[in-house]
Amino acid sequence: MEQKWNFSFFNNIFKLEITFLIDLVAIAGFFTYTESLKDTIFLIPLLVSGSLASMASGVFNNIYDTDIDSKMERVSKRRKVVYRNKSKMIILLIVLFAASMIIGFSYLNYVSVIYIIAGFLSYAFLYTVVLKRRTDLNIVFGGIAGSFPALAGSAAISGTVTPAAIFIAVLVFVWTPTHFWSLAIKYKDDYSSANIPMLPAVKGIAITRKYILINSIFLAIVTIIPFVYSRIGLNLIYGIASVPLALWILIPSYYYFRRKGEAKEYRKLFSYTNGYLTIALILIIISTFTILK
Ligand code: HEM
Ligand SMILES: CC(C)=CCC/C(C)=C/CC/C(C)=C/COP(=O)(O)OP(=O)(O)O
Repeated sequence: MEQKWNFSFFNNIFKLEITFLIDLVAIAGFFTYTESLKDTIFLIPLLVSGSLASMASGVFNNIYDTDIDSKMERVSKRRKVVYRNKSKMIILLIVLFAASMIIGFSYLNYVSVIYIIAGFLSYAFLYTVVLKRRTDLNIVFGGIAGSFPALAGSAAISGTVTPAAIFIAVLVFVWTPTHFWSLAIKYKDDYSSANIPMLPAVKGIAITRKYILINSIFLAIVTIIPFVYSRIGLNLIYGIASVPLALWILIPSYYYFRRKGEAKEYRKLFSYTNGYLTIALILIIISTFTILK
C-alpha cells in the first residue's frame, strides 16, 4: 500500500508531537532568563535548532531500533519506511543535525548549543543505545533528554542557566516515569516480544501501577516547591496554581491505582501527563511575565 505523506507519517518518523512539547520546555526555560519581549527574536534560532536536533535524535532512534521495532505492533508502520529507506534516513539524520548546529552556533550562545547537543546525545546514545535494552530503569535515567531543552532555552542569549530553568529540568525529569510507564502498561506485550526491559514487561503491571503512584506523589511534591521556596524565582501566579496542578497528576494516578486500571485506562493517564506538563509550562511562562513576585 502506497505510504501517505501526511502528518501522522512525519510525526511517526520525526516524533513531531514530542518535539512540540520539547519546544515548550525550551520556551519556558527561555522566559525564566528574560522578561523582555525584544529578546524573543532569539526564540527563532532556539526553536529551529532545538527542533532539528530533536527530530535528528528521533531519526537516529528509528534507524537504530529497526531490529526491535520489527517485533512491535505500535511502530510497525514506521519501521517499514525506515528499514526500506535506511541510507536516506542516515542522510536525513546528518542534514537535520548539521542544520541544527549551523543555526545554533550562528545565532545562539554556545552554552545553549552545548545543552542541545547534550539532549541529542542523551536520547540518541544514553537512552537508545546504552539503557533502553539493558535496564528497567532505562526511561528514568534516559528521561534527562527532556531536561536539557529547559537549560538550552535559559542559556540561549547569555549562556546563563537560571534557578527556574533548573527547576523545569528537574520537573520534566521527575515527570517522565509517570508519562511513559502509564503508556508502557498498554504496550507491555509489545515490549516483551521485542525483549525490551520496560518496567511492566519485567516486573508486571501491579508493580508498575505502584511505581507510577509513588512517582506521581514525588512529582506532585516537586510541582509545589516554588510555592514554598521563592529563590526559584517563580511568583505567586505559579505558586497558587501549582496546588491544583499537583492534584491534576495525583488524583488520576491514585484513581487508576485503586481501580487497578489496565491498558486502556492507563492510556488516559498518559494523556493526563502530557496535559499536566503543557499546563505547568504555560503557567511558568505566564508567571515570568507578571509582577506578582
Ligand atoms: C525516556 C523518556 C521518554 C520516553 C521513553 C517516551 C516514550 C514515549 C512513547 C513510546 C510515546 C508514544 C509514541 C507513539 O504513540 O508511538 C510518547 C509520546 C509522547 N511523548 Fe514521550 N517519552 C519520553 C519523554 C518525553 C518527553 C521528555 C516529552 C516532552 C517533554 C515527551 C512528550 C511526548 C508527547 C507529547 C507524546 C505524544 C502524545 C500522544 O501520542 O498523544 N515524551 N512518548
Ligand atoms: C534537545 C534535544 C535534542 C532533546 C531531545 C529530547 C527528546 C527527543 C526526547 C525523546 C523522548 C523519547 C525517549 C521518546 C521515546 O523513544 P522510544 O524509543 O522509547 O520510543 P519509540 O518506541 O516510539 O521509538
